[in-house]
Amino acid sequence: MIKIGAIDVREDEVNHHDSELQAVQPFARAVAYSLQGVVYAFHTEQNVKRDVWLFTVLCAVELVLRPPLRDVALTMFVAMCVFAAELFNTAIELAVDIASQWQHHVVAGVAKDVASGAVTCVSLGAIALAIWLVESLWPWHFWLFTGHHPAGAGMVVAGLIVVWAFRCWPYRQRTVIKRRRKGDEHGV
Ligand SMILES: Nc1ncnc2c1ncn2[C@@H]1O[C@H](COP(=O)(O)OP(=O)(O)OP(=O)(O)O)[C@@H](O)[C@H]1O
Repeated sequence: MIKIGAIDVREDEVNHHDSELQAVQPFARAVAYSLQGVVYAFHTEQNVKRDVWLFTVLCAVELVLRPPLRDVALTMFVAMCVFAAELFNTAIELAVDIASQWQHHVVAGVAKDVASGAVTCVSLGAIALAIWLVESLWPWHFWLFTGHHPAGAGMVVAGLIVVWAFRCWPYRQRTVIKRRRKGDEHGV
């Protein structure tokens, strides 16, 4: 390991970090980089790991109650907005850590609080939508092992596969990023 700021980087990765993707076509390379970012967050962020389980519960409820495709698409969109907000929050936290050099700074703290406030706002919207969905399906019928609303069920299963693929994708930990934590007044 060598140290770059507060980031430990495996020595053999420093020179070869990007080489394996250089030969790939630019669009595919951009997609690969963005997927690397998603996999990083899904493996390192506790909040994202928790959201994966909440998403799984939502999918289970939808597979049992079988809302129509339109309602499933709406909930999938909002669920993806929550994941996107978490990813933005993670990116902002990392950028703030670099900008503040892992030192305590009042502006760094406010920036992180605002970023996590954005996640809270989207999450509140998602909770409102989930309540509306469950309420709109009353009286509940249990359609789990039936062909009721097959398109909606297919979309739920596709969403589950995508999210768990991000979560289970083999993660090569090239960098060990020591994150500053609340109450750590002296940096790392
Ligand atoms: N450099 C800093 N200077 C001052 N306060 C900071 C700094 N870094 C973090 N904080 C405070 O600690 C809180 C948590 O920051 P941290 O980077 O640990 O995020 P986290 O624990 O992953 O939180 P989140 O739930 O938002 O992802 C921030 O919201 C902020 O109030």
